[in-house]
Amino acid sequence: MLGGPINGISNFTHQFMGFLLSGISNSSTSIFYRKICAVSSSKQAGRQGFDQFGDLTLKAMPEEKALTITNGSSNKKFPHVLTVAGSDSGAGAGIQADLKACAARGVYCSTVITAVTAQNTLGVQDVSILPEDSVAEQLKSVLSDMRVDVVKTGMLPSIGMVKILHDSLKQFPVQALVVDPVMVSTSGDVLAGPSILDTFRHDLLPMADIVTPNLKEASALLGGLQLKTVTDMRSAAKSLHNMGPRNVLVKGGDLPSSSDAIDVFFDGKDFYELRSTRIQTRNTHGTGCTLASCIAAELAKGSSMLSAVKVAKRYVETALMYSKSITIGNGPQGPFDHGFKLKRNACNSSRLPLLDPSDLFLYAVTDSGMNKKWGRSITDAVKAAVEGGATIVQLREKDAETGDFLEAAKSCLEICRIHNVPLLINDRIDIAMACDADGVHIGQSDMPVNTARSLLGPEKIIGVSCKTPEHALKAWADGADYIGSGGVFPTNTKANNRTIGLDGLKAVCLASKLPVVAIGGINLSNARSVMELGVANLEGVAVVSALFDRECVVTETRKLHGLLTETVANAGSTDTN
Ligand SMILES: Cc1ncc(COP(=O)(O)OP(=O)(O)O)c(N)n1
Ligand SMILES: Cc1nc(C(=O)O)sc1CCOP(=O)(O)O
Ligand SMILES: [Mg+2]
Repeated sequence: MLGGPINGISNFTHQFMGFLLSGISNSSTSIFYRKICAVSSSKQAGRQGFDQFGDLTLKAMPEEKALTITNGSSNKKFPHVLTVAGSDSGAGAGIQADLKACAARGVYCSTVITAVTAQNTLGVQDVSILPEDSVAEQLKSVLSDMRVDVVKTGMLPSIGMVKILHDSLKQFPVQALVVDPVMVSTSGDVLAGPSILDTFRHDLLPMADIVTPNLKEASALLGGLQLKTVTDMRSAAKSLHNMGPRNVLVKGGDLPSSSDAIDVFFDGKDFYELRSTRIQTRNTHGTGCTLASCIAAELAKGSSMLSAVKVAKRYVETALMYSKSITIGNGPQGPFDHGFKLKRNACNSSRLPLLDPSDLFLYAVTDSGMNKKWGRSITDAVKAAVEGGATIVQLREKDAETGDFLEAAKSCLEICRIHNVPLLINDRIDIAMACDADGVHIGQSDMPVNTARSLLGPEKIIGVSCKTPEHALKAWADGADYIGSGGVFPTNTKANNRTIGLDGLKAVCLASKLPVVAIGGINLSNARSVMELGVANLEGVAVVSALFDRECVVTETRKLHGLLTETVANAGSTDTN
């Protein structure tokens, strides 16, 4: 049983709260993107006692207009998440985790407190559930005035509270609802009785855009169904989706015999297996709340659902990695540091540059010597490559002065942003940080991936060069996003480069859980042989001289793009036949 004795509340409530609190690290959160219907008549709003806020007209208006009016004189939008959850005195989970996660992601967070708990790393010592009227008043105060973008729910300890939340959201529409279906303890106890499960199913899930249960919560919602494999998680996600949420994230943190943490995301059409490294640490208290809040925060910033989930997973993984050795409290499950080294990255809400593997299709890598030889600036070279169809660009300016490199990077970034092409910086993490590039490419003897990640934060792309299967496994474990593998063929561009050949490339791909781009001596005459290697995670080719040691960069890029497209199309038609 979780926690110690709790004064003044029933045993059932004790169990429920113990689960809510101690089990929170594995609990999930749900996101809700669907617009909730506005109250259609001012009469109805008045009946429910909100007329003193003077927003009766507002509720009958289209939402965009309603938001403008609600926001009063300010027209600068600041993303805002409202969390409806319990307070954790130890501040690892609950309201406190939600506040810290939102702050770390650069989003304002308001709070509706459903319960006040006394707890620490040893367990739960006391729980006081707030009166339902108080929860209703808090909801009314915030939602009627503060222009909330996303509501995220955590501990909802009574049927009445779920119903109050349901009614409040109908009255005060928000962009998205993230529901954390906190229902089952880490020890497996079903702590919410059948009646609250029913309320979750019937009142909350149909409103949610995403529900993110852990295995035990998913099982409880599905009437005790056993979930032991990724296949089970997929069918659970589908069944939960049938209950109404637009998206489902089933978290597999408790899945036995898996070295990675595998979550299954289902959007009603496609399944995605989202993997992250399992971090060995006691400091996991609050990961469920944090993941949910982080998803809510990214949604509030305007992210798509899948991107929000990916960023949230990466954020939690990175936070755990950097907090794995901290010691707070003497108990078995400690909190982690939400702040770690992300602060400088938190407010970058403009782009979520998580790598789409297809970005690696035609990867242009610049070379200052070649640009000088042909009398072009770095910016002109990049512009031409992007216009010719390069899908990602790396500035590899080995000879550039720092100041010049930074200025060039800034103007290349402008070009790449216009075309929605990621721009990475070779070796120089400082330049990448200074110009807010989308990421870096680093080699085996450059800065370690872990260190680069701590400097760049979870949103940036990190590519790493790998010549062997061992390199490939390490790249994954260290948290890289993709692998550059070569030299596939001999090259004059990189001195003393070891050629690994097509066989070496294939071995790296087969050992890799990451997408791979081939590099080294690739040009129009041999690119086909690379793309025909027949390994699923080989996404494209990276080239320097075939584009930049040529008179017309646009033309060469177009030709190579055409050849790659044709090769992939032919491979596709061969597969089908
Ligand atoms: C896509 C890609 N793959 C490999 C490399 C090589 O990086 P590294 O090993 O660090 O060597 P340098 O490029 O720094 O000389 C790359 N740049 N890009
Ligand atoms: C930068 C680089 N890295 C390599 C590796 O094997 O990791 S080969 C290489 C140079 C690639 O240039 P080109 O396309 O002109 O051969
Ligand atoms: Mg390097």
